[in-house]
Amino acid sequence: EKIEFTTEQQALMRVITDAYNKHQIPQDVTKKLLQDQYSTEENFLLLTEMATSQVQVLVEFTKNIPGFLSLDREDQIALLKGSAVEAMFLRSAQALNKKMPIGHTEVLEERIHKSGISEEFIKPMFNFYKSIGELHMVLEEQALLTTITILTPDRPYVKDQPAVERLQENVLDLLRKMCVLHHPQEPQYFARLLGRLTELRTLSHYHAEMLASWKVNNHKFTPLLCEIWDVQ
Ligand SMILES: CC(C)c1onc(-c2c(Cl)cccc2Cl)c1COc1ccc(-c2ccc3[nH]c(C(=O)O)cc3c2)cc1
Repeated sequence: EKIEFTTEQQALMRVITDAYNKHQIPQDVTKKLLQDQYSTEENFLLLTEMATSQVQVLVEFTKNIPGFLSLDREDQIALLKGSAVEAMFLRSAQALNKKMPIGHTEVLEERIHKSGISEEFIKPMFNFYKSIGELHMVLEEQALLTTITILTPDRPYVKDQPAVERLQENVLDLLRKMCVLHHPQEPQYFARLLGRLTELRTLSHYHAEMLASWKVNNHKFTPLLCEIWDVQ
């Protein structure tokens, strides 16, 4: 059917997409993936640097989500802490599946495989990466899905859940329309996207165990990651 976007929805789409494009890990950080040391320790350090940079980028992106800065400040922190891992799974999935700068895809995949992550977590992680790749999301859908993940009302310690729900509902409605617009042959596409959010929650639980079981001896995380992941 004919898809109509309200002026508010067009503005919301523009703001979120522009913010998503603007806030990316800087090239001088991602190009370090191409350096030639591939020890477990070196891979772990590089991934730690990627994650730290990604969290900084995520915070800046989140501040651009319309209505986010009007939420209670403690709720803003609770939403960021609760969604950081999931948003990073989405971002790293998009990086691994898109034509990243020459060779980054292979080296990022290689470094994740050889960074001391237990085999039991590698499998679900790369199944997720594959399932995201098969969706062939357009950039707007990636930006909206990341926003929906951040605006999940039932994260731990969120006090005013209805306020978050109201923001998330606007983005869900917009994503539903975008899916019909970009994938007219697949009426179930929107439902498939939301199914990825369920898989993200599972991966997020795995991740807590991943942090504990990291085999890299005396693995150290950066202060920012320790704060957002409540480790050390
Ligand atoms: C602290 C480190 C070791 C860590 O712990 N868990 C994870 C972890 C893991 Cl493996 C998997 C999933 C989530 C987390 Cl959160 C990580 C590493 O996290 C990231 C790895 C890569 C990227 C990332 C994102 C976008 C990118 N673009 C490009 C580019 O070249 O354009 C490279 C790139 C890298 C982000 C987080």
